[in-house]
Amino acid sequence: MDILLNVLEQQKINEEITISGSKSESNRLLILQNLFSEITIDNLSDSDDAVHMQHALSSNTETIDIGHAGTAMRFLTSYFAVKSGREVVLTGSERMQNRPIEILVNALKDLGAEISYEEKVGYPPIRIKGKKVTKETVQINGNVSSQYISSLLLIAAKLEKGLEIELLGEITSIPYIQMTLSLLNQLGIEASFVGNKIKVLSKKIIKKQTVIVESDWSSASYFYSIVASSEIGTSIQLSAYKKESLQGDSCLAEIYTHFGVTTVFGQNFIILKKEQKSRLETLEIDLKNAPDIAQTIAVTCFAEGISCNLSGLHTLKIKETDRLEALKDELTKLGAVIEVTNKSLHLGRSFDMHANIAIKTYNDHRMAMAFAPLALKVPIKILNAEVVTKSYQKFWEDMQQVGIQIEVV
Ligand SMILES: O=C(O)C1=C[C@@H](OP(=O)(O)O)[C@@H](O)[C@H](O)C1
Ligand SMILES: C=C(OP(=O)(O)O)C(=O)O
Repeated sequence: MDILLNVLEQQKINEEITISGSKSESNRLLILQNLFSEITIDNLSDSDDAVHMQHALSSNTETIDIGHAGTAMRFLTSYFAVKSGREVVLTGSERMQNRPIEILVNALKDLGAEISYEEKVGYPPIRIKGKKVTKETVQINGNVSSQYISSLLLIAAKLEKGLEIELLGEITSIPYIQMTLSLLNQLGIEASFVGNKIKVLSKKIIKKQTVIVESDWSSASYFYSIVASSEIGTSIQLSAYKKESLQGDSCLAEIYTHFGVTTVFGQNFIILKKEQKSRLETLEIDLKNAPDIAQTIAVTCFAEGISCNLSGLHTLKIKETDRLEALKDELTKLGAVIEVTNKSLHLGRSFDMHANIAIKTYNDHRMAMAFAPLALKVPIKILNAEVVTKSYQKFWEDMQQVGIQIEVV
């Protein structure tokens, strides 16, 4: 489905939106719930990725296809590796079959797991013969994806002696590792992260409890972008959010102050408000702790005529698409002057934007969602707009609610 986005008349927006639960918290809790039946989950994500995770966990078939869901692929690898007596082939979309998994597979094999590659070495599909693993220490490279580490941490408490992980190299996406550890702590599982060592103690049974998933902060980023490009006085209320978030992308509240957007924390909601015009000429920021909001920030900078130097982006090359190349190609079509390296993006100041450009989305939900706010400036076409459901089912509905007109073309 291709769509044309337009805003007929810029008006001061004043809307309330409820966003579904965090897909990262949800996919962790779904694994944990299967290991500890004492857990009840509230405000679970309705994203495709969480649906894939639920299907995988309840499936009895040998082959399990998790589509584009990176967390499902990585977290289920450890989950099935220690599920004695079960043999599965974990596979995914064509892109998933080109997203690396060898670092995690090697760590699991070091612990005693039995995993082999069905096609290309280092990539899904993988065959996993579930068995009891007995080792309790492992080393793993921390600079490619934090999901490998979270994956090991999620099963750690169910191992006979718990698990001690030594992280090698520079650690990327640290807040996602901390999210995993915080959830374990919240459940009553003892875990510590000191220097480059993480330790999780074994735990057989936990207290019966309900865990409430906070709404998704990465999804909130698109509203930050909309408010940044709106008239002074515009405000959008988003639920259900809290100040003490487990999600690293809550750094948005701080980052968007540079675009004149303030965040007020209420009881279970936030209000984003455009307070003033941005006086910033160049935004310099390292996003190694928040890679999923890089596309949103680059597009907001372009919309606002602000140049930016974004660093810490090495993981973007192995996400749903090569996000650095995709940003370069699509922003260039709109008139941007942009350069990318393997880990950074440099956008020049530009005050002109081409109208009616068709933005390719490369099977990447965040390409579609990050470019949508540009409709506040010029009519823009989004190709294969349905990709958004990977993380955000009612994205286009919510865009309409904040005044963006949508026409299927
Ligand atoms: O653990 C998680 O829930 C995630 C970790 C991050 O991946 P990397 O650690 O691969 O950067 C992030 O990009 C992804 O959307 C979700
Ligand atoms: C990178 C992402 O997801 P995953 O790696 O879980 O597919 C994302 O949602 O931006």
